[in-house]
Amino acid sequence: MKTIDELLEEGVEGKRVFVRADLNVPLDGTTITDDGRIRAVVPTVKALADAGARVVVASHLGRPKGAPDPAFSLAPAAARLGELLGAEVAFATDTVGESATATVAGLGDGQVAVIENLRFNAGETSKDDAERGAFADQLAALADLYVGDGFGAVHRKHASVFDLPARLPHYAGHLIATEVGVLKKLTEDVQRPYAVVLGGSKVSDKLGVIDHLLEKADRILVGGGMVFTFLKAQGHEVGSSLLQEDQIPVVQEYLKRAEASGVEFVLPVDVVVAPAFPDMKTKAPTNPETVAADAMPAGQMGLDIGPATSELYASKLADAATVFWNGPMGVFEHPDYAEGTRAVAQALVDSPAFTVVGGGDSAAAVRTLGFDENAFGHISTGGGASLEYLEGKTLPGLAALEG
Ligand SMILES: Nc1ncnc2c1ncn2[C@@H]1O[C@H](COP(=O)(O)OP(=O)(O)O)[C@@H](O)[C@H]1O
Ligand SMILES: O=C(OP(=O)(O)O)[C@H](O)COP(=O)(O)O
Repeated sequence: MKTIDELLEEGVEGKRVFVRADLNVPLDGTTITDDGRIRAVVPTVKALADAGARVVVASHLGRPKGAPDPAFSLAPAAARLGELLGAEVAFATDTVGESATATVAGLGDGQVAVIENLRFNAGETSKDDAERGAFADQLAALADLYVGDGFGAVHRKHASVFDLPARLPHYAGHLIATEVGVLKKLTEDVQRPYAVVLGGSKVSDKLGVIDHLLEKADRILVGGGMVFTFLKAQGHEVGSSLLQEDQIPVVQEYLKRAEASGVEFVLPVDVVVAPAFPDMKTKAPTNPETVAADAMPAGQMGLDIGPATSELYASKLADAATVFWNGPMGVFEHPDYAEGTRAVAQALVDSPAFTVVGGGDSAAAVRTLGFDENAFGHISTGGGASLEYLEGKTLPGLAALEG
């Protein structure tokens, strides 16, 4: 893999450099609630701009449906990038249309532009190679060189991640180099006991990783939206909680394998429930209730792990030598459902283990709950990406940079 250092040595003055970043930050309306992913790409963007490149930064944000949707605009992220760089950052209101073409043409040496959310174009995420390729051709027209630095998206076979680098001379940015360096250690030389904590809401994406973790980890602790497929698989009521019904047989097989292989598989003993998902706009107080995990009332929704589970998980992390954590334990963005996530973060801080926190929301959670980033071994910008890396899978965005 050629790195940005080699590119800088070759010289980039006057060159248009496309930087595929992951600026998929959490937003409250148009307010960025955690800018970690933007800060993470600043070293790459700054190095290129300082060397006289004309930098075109691109990313996805959220999961819009292949068409423009103002709720997912990258404009707030572009503004924040400008603040962090201490320089003006131009913003194109489309991805490959008139605005993008004119904005890039208007860049001087050392200047930076952000183009609008790549997922406003259906070609970005298409499963059809030709459709993705056509969009990648349009993106390629905007630049002379490609730098991949969106670690959080390298597990996606998307046009800007996979197809575009095949069309331009390509290099890995500083963030990707750092992330891969740390995660590599977890695949090669992991200190035991090795505990993995899994949570979050991208359940279908992340259940599969357990298949691999059963071979690698000593303990697997489950929280967040992932819990309820397991509880249901054990025959318990889960009310209106997040559920991946089609994965129940798979999950049953995981539980059996864990038992046979001696991997400690730990599920919540209590959960915090409410009749409905909380109002995330007002964050108005709700009436949460803690119930035993095997006695959830019908019609209730599980929104956090309970206090007994927090204590249990803290004890399971206290003597680990390595901990990898992806996915919040509950809907931490609402104060009524943040305690489980806070407890796990605290347990990582208190543990002497080498701790890695991965994922956009997990990283945001530890910071917005007031933890010091330096209290963790590594905070990765990628959740799904780091999990798939640990699985040993070929990640399209890394393979494309190697090719
Ligand atoms: N029990 C739950 N029900 C619904 N959503 C949940 C639950 N627990 C956690 N979440 C949500 O999961 C989201 C983060 O999930 P995910 O994207 O998988 O994590 P990451 O970005 O760290 O990889 C958060 O927005 C949080 O509110
Ligand atoms: O937030 C992300 O991943 P993560 O939640 O696994 O950390 C990345 O920006 C990828 O987004 P996607 O899962 O919509 O492709």
